[in-house]
Formats: sequence, structure tokens, C-alpha cells
Amino acid sequence: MAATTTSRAPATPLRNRINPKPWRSDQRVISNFNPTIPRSERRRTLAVLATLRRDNRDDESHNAIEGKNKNSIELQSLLEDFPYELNSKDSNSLPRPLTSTYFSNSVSDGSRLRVAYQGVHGAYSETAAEKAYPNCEAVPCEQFDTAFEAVERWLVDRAVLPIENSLGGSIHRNYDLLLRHRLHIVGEVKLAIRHCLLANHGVKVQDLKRVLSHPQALAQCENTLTRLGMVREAVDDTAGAAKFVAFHKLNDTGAVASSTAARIYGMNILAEDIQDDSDNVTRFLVLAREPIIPGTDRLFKTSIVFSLEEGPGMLFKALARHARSRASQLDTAVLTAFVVFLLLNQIESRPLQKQALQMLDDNNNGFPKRFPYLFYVDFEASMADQKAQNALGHLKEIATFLRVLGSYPADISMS
Ligand SMILES: O=C(O)C(=O)Cc1ccccc1
Repeated sequence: MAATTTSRAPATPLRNRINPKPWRSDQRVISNFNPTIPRSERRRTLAVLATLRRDNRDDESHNAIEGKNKNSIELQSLLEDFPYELNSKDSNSLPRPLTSTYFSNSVSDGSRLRVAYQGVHGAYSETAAEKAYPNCEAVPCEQFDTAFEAVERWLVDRAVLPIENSLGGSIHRNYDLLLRHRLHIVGEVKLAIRHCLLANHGVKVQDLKRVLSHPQALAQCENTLTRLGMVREAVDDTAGAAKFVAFHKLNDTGAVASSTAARIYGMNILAEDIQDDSDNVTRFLVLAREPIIPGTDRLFKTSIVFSLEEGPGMLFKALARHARSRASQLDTAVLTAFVVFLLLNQIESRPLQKQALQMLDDNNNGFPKRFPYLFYVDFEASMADQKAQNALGHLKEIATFLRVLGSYPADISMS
């Protein structure tokens, strides 16, 4: 999170100070607090949810691999028929049908794909949603977890959420939500972020005492904002900041947001490209209810999360022990190390946080499980690749918990 200076800022979050009604006119925002889903749509959702619950009773949690210890039978059997296991002889062991409709703009009935994003019209996440699915219906959500829930409840078909930024680092909240929810990563989108300093017409830089924006945006513009001596106030999203300043006709407050947000809310651009580094790229994940069939026809990435009982050093020790004791399998042990340590694009370890590391067990029976150390790893390989499957098989032997979050085409547009 950005270090946010709040000396002049009121303690209440921006959200609470906005009268929500004026903003309602342009687009419906999915909110945790005030559901705006029409009754007919809610009825349809309830019907779908009822069917879903029925299906889920027959349907094993398909891409979770976990167990209390590495010898657990449950853990063993789950790995054997998880959705990326392509060698299964028994087609009945495969989970629900996988969809390959990623990056298709419509759903099966031909209607436009509905894609949830966090923020309001003009947020970078909306642009990312439109990059992933041109012509989609982008659906604004107040919070990240609202977007997750919107997909889970069939209100939308996908969610596009930021996960990391080349300057600001990881968006931890979304890592935690990935674990708590059961959505699958079906794609990634990289977006070049170019921040502008916005103000109402007639307002000069010297008039500005404070600036509002998303914490990541404030962090990415740290140098510029420090140089200008501005008090920073964190709000839910960049476009929401612009909207707030415009609606309240503030003359002493600016917003860090995109030029698109400036156009939408009729604001003046006082300065362009104010981020600390011109090479400012945010990576967004595309989430869906079902995984896609991983291919080998293009560059794929696989994202996993795993836990180790005894801490980070355990991974290295276990791999070394494994290589010594099973010389014939040295190649696969080395491969595991290779995949995990060398091919990985991103490793994220989450601190011990009771709340963050708790989630319901796979049967959703209400008992939270805790994991002492969690690692999120992305590596450039498809789960259709036998080597990746072998590597994860070995990782499973030393992990107390392992889940494949998704195997999906890499966005190579920014490489
Ligand atoms: O606030 C937004 O517009 C977002 O979509 C989140 C964000 C903030 C800063 C950089 C990239 C994404």
C-alpha cells in the first residue's frame, strides 16, 4: 500500500461522503451495500444458483489439491484427476466440461460478455476489461470482492482485476481473494499506465492542496506529488477520484487518473505522464467460473499457490533431499526446482495473517484452514505440458496445500 499522507484529509472514506445517486445515472455499479440488480435478474440468478448448488454436490472441487499432510489420500487422489491432468485414461474422472471460449466476446446465447471490474467508468481496470474482451459490457463494481462475487453468482461472465504493477508492486488484496474464492484465471492483460494530474477547469497547479487517487496510482507518482508538495488521499479508484473532484467542483483538490477519465468527467489535464517511470505497466488477471483448456500452440502461463508447513527454506531442503534419495528421478526434481525458481515470473509470499490465510475447506463445511506460509508462483509453461505436470506432482509431495489457479495464454503485447 502506498504511504498516504492524510493530515488534511477527513477520516471517512471518500465512498461514504459521496451522495451515490448522482452517479447512478450513467451506469449501474455492483455494490456490496446496495444491490442494484433488478428483481427479474435476481430471480434468474437464484434459479441458476440452485442448479449450481445441485451440480456442485456431485462435482468434486476440481482444481484444488490439498490435504492435512503430504501423505493424505485425499491429496493424492485430487491430483490424479484435477482438470489439467490430460493423461487420465478415464474420461469420467474429468471434472465439469472445460470451456475454451476465452477471449470470445459473447456467451453461448450470443449476448455480449459481461465483464466486472473494480472502480467506476473510466478506471484503468475498465480499459483492461475492454482490452481482454473488445465490445464486452464492462460492469463496474465498488470493491474487488464484489467483482469476485459477481462472477460466482452468474451476474457477470468474467472479472478483470489488477494483480501487480511494475512500479507499485503486488496488489495483495487480490492475491488473498484468489485464494478465498474459487474462480479460475483464464487470461492476463498488461496495460501501460499513463497517469495525468487532473483538476477542474480554471484551477491551476498552485491552487491544489491535495490530490485524490487509488493507492497504487499515488505510489506510482510519488516523486511528482512530493515535488508538488501535495497531500495525498487514497480512494477506491482513479476514475472515482476524478468523478468526485468534478462533481463537487473542488478548486483545491486534484485527481490522479487517466486522460480517458478527464474526458468522461470534463476535467482539465494539468500534467501528463506524471508516473515516476515511463515504463509503468499493470498486469490484470481475467477470472472465470471455469478453467480453460490449456494449449501448447502459444505461450502459456500457469499460476499456482502452495503452502509449506515449515517456512520458505523447507522448499529448498525438500527438493535437495528428494534429489538425493531418488537418484533416478533427479531430472524431475531438478525440473521442479527449475520451474519454481528459474522459470517463474513472479513469486509472492504472503505474511502470516490470520484473516488472510483462512479459507473454508474444499467441502465448504465451514471449517477454516490455516496455512503458515503461502507462496504464489507464476511460471511460463502450460499445464498441457507433461513436464509442468511432473513438476507440480513433485511440488505436491512437499507442499501441504497446492492449488492451480489457472493455466492461460500469456499477454505478450508488452514484452
Ligand atoms: O483505479 C483504477 O483506475 C484501477 O483500475 C486500479 C489501478 C490503479 C492504478 C494503476 C492501475 C490500476
